[in-house]
Amino acid sequence: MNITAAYTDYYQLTMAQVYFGTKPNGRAVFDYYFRSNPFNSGYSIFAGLEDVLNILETLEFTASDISYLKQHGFENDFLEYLKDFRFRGSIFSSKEGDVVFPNRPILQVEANIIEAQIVETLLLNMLNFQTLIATKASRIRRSAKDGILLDMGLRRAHATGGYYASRAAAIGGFDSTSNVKAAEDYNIPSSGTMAHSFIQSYEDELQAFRDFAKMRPVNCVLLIDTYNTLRSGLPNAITVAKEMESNGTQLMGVRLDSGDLAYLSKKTRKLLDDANLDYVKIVVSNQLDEYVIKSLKDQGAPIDIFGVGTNLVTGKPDAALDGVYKLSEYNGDPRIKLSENIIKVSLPSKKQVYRMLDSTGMFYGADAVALFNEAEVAQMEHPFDATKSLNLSSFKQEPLLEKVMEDGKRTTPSRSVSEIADYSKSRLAQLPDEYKRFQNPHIYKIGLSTALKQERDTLVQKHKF
Ligand SMILES: Nc1ncnc2c1ncn2[C@@H]1O[C@H](COP(=O)(O)OP(=O)(O)OP(=O)(O)O)[C@@H](O)[C@H]1O
Ligand SMILES: O=P(O)(O)OC[C@H]1O[C@H](OP(=O)(O)OP(=O)(O)O)[C@H](O)[C@@H]1O
Ligand SMILES: O=C(O)c1cccnc1
Repeated sequence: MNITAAYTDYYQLTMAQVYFGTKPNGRAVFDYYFRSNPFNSGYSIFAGLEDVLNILETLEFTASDISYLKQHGFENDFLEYLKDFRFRGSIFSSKEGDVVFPNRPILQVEANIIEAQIVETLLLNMLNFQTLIATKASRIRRSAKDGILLDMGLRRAHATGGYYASRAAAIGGFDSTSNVKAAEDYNIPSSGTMAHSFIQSYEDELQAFRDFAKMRPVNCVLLIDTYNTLRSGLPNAITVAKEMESNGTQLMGVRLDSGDLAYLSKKTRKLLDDANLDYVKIVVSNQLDEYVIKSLKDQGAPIDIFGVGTNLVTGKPDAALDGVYKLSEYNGDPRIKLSENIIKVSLPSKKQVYRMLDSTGMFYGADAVALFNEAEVAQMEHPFDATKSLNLSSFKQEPLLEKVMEDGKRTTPSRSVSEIADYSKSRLAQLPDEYKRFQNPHIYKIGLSTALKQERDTLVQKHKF
């Protein structure tokens, strides 16, 4: 996708023009974090970082962007600056694919304030969406256990968001995608079955199956619900599977796309097995999500492959992740944003986040946010309740934010989607099950170092009316 520096909100540019005229050399630190996990989940999966870094390395305003801005009141000296605009800042980030939690920095940008401000919208757009979808995918993966998951969502996605949704789905645990462009660009396995239109275009369902099996015998999956699943689709598929055997090929599967998927999959499995076709897999689709898949599993439905579209790529029922980007330091001084709602008061200064690991290497269930130069955190304070604190001396502390960009250039090697997906899986394995359950998951603790809490409280007093 061709993203230019104009992929931003108008107000970023009006602010940028004023910074340019008044304090062109200001240095800013911004924090990216979100306020609540989507889907009432006990965790989220951080995704979108590779795209952000790749785009930032080459981000520019095109001649056409400049000409548009010229027509919209931006002054010549500022436009001259924008012609040479590059992002030359540093980024400290959690690893893409990590298990992350609300109200702690996931990524920090340290840059000239004009640059940091202009890239805000791009960062939020990419990270909020991919984190939302990777989290949804991870929940679907949990329900499906070792079932194969196919992303079928592109047609129902919010336009080109479907491209990034397929990438995020793979990070969250999907095995393949129907989305050819995303598969090509991100090296994700692609796969697919057939549509009802293919069968409808024939007078006869059996002939449709025969032609398909003859010309596309590899990974052939026949859709069996166009007319009547048990009376027509399945018997015709069994006939073709037998014909394939005599030709030295094998039918890979049949797909159910309507009706009671538990009942139909059990009947289908029995009839396939009775015909000595125990290798033929059962694929199901039709408005699946983590709850329907869990219910099908609980009913003992013998389903091998789940095709998921709408509910995955739109992040249903949560339209967006509420990730924000807040200024925490300006020219080396801590900055805060106050709010009537104490949870929304931002955390000042450049920071590091430490994850507590127990002696077995599992996550204990607490991340401590500290000032950047604190090497470890001796005690974690509850952010709002002065009576609560936790002694951290018995834990191994893992710093979560690493430098991934300096002077606008990546400082760590790029990672493939499959590497990120493997990493995500290993991190989820370190998260105890209580945080992963769907109902009332355990709440992961986020605390502050004593020094950070003091700094925040001092600034709160300073700006209080
Ligand atoms: N045994 C089952 N247990 C739980 N949920 C199921 C079961 N079978 C199907 N579902 C889900 O119930 C919903 C059924 O939707 P709906 O009634 O619109 O399907 P349908 O009428 O069979 O299909 P269509 O309208 O496409 O012909 C879907 O989300 C489907 O995945
Ligand atoms: O239900 P979702 O989770 O969104 O999954 C994708 C759906 O998209 C397709 O239907 P569609 O009617 O678009 O095409 P078809 O004629 O190939 O069934 C497919 O058959 C699934 O039912
Ligand atoms: O391959 C499939 O079966 C498929 C792909 C996209 C949407 N619906 C189904």
